[in-house]
Amino acid sequence: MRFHRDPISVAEAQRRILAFAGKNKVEHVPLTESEGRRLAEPIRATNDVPHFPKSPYDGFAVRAEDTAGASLEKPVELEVVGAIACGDAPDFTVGKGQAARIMTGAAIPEGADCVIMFEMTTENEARVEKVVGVKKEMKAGENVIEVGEEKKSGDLLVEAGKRIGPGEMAILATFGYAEVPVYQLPRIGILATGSELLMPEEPLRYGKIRNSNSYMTASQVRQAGGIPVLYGNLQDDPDEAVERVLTILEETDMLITSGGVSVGDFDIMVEVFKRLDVDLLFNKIAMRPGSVTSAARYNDAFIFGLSGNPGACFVGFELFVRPLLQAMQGKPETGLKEMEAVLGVDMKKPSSFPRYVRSSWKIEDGKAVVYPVGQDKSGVVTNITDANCLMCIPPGGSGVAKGDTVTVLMLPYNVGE
Ligand SMILES: Nc1nc2c(c(=O)[nH]1)N[C@H]1C(S)=C(S)[C@@H](COP(=O)(O)OP(=O)(O)OC[C@H]3O[C@@H](n4cnc5c(N)ncnc54)[C@H](O)[C@@H]3O)O[C@H]1N2
Ligand code: MOO
Ligand SMILES: [Mg+2]
Repeated sequence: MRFHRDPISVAEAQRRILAFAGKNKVEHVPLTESEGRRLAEPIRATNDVPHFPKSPYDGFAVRAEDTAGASLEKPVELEVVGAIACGDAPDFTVGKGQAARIMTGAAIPEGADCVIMFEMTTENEARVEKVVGVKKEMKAGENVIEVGEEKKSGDLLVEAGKRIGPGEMAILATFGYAEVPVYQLPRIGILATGSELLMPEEPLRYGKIRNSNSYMTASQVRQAGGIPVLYGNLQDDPDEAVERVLTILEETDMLITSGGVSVGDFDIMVEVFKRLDVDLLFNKIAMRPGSVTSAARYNDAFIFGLSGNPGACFVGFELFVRPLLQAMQGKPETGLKEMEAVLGVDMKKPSSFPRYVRSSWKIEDGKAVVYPVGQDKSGVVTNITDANCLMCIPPGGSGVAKGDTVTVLMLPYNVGE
């Protein structure tokens, strides 16, 4: 007996998955190892920035009132009473008629209320020792970075769930987060089913092909913030498959298989689901490619049965596994980002299911224009390399025409490098 297969929509399939998505445990990792992880807590400023008034220039810290009437022709002379380097805590006061040498980033001394750049003093002509001529009238506060001017202590800087990149690294270091609270990375077991499969290092034999899905999926997992664990290839043998699935689920948080989910004689994943008596979430989705994509819960763990066809396997991951991995790592909005683009060619193939076509968008004459990357067949493996989006073609009618506006789901691959 076969499982009954009723197609559900992509949105409903995503909803069924996310209904079980719990956030991963939190761990603290050293700052240098936090790159690419998702923050488990919002990051707030732990101090004002800056926390002392500082100079943005190399120059002299002076009192604005002392510069009244100063000009290029008639510099006002001030007595130089000290020098402040970056990192110094000045222990003297700038009094009436006085100035202090000050460097970019150094603390403004007591008494001074502005900074005049070296270029606007006689320092520019010859290095001064005891007396400097100021060539410009200054205002109080001019060229002074005030306490808290950039951020105030307690300000929210980064929301929880954000992935740590260069900007977040700079913030974490600035505010003393030597240890960073992040979500644990989910460990994802990857298993390819199919007696035809060879390892990459094996020579080709007639009728056989090399397993590409596992390596493609591992890359998708890694880029979505998971740790892929490769479990090799499995013969189309249900007894062995059940055993392997159980072992993998003991060692990982989730299993992704590819192949064997359709209606063929050797499509063993259907049998595996039956024998394990899983809680089936879905086994048929109204979409192309990947309509046979299946998902189940087994003792609080997810099993994804992605299609064997590489194009369908790729799309199945992006639409169903990615949102789950994002939710587990606290990302508030899950799924691929959408945008509108103009279709660059006719796509006249009618389909009763919505299609998610591996495509590439680029800007032409100021507009986003999208093209399929090549043959839109789910068995094609060699054009995924060119895809930076999935073009969504609604079902029915006679497809879409060049110039029509379509929704595209942006992939995080092949962009900007
Ligand atoms: N009678 C029907 N036949 C098929 C249907 C259907 O509805 N009725 N659906 C078709 C669709 S659509 C898809 S998609 C595939 C799904 O097939 P399976 O998920 O069962 O995958 P397999 O049969 O194991 O393999 C399909 C294809 O993919 C190649 N493959 C498998 N694993 C890998 C791998 N790890 N790396 C690279 N390539 C792989 C395999 O050799 C086959 O060529 O079913 C259609 N049939
Ligand atoms: O469900 Mo399939 O991926 O269209 O060949
Ligand atoms: Mg099959």
